[in-house]
Amino acid sequence: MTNASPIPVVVNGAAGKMGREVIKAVSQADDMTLIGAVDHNPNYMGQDVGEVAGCGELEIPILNDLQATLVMATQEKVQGVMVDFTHPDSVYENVRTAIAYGVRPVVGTTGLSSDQIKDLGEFAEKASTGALIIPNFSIGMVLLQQAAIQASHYFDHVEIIELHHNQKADAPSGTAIQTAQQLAGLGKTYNPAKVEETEKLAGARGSVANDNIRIHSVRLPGLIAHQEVIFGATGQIYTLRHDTSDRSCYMPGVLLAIRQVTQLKSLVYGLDKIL
Ligand SMILES: NC(=O)C1=CN([C@@H]2O[C@H](COP(=O)(O)OP(=O)(O)OC[C@H]3O[C@@H](n4cnc5c(N)ncnc54)[C@H](OP(=O)(O)O)[C@@H]3O)[C@@H](O)[C@H]2O)C=CC1
Ligand SMILES: O=C(O)C1=N[C@H](C(=O)O)C[C@H](O)C1
Repeated sequence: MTNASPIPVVVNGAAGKMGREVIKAVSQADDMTLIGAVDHNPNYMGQDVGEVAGCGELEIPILNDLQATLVMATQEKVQGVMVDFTHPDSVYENVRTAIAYGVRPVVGTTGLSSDQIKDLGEFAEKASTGALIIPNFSIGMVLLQQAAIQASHYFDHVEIIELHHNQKADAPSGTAIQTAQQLAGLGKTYNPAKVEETEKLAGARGSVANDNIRIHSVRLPGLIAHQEVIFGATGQIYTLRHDTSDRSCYMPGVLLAIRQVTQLKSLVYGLDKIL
């Protein structure tokens, strides 16, 4: 039993699919206190966030004012955390704003470019503020990626297929980009061409990420989040696959990140770095 003050948490994107899960998880965590919920969807403005998330009244209205909510966080005894599950178009500004207010960001929103991540890292460093950018909060994906890194030492041919629901704004997924980055840097170019290829339809062979790793993106209703990493060599195929069937699978990772970011003084990228 600890006497430490609970971590004040603001959830941005609180009315969304992930935001609702975070509201439930944070409101049930003994060492955290939900102090604010932000979302720009006008349908939920002013509604109690617990009612919207389906976990009962929490007496916290959903507001469309991130800065005012961050100001509330600065008035708490201990430094607050902002969890962001919003949209690729707004996440960069949200994170900069949180850091400017001294509130530590835990970022699940994907779609940040490498330059944006670098810039946020420098901003967090200057402010001596911890920040976490986590493209995938599920332990299963970390394990898949570790197995893929292991396999990359032995296979020269690999392609990634990511499959998501059709409300996803960004492609390829943040997880697929991260996975390609993890497999790169071994000093080899994957998938050396065996023939001269012609794409009869643009995009047929997917997008090309680090070290010539191809990523293919599927978007369909009925899917949640899935990824395959397929290694090939003469006479064999090695397939790694992760399937998400419920967004609650991300919550142990989100809660861990909220706890860990309070111990950081700079930006860290990836769940694997804090396990
Ligand atoms: N890291 C991880 O493990 C995971 C990451 N994600 C990522 O999280 C992000 C959100 O996903 P998901 O919850 O499915 O998306 P949703 O669209 O369901 O939820 C996003 C919510 O944020 C709101 N929103 C959008 N922009 C802003 C803004 N600038 N300020 C405040 N609220 C805003 C949206 O409102 P409106 O609908 O009106 O636009 C919506 O209510 C995506 O980038 C997704 O890829 C998802 C799952 C796991
Ligand atoms: O949009 C989603 O749903 C997901 N987004 C993340 C990504 O882009 O990798 C994580 C997970 O795949 C679910």
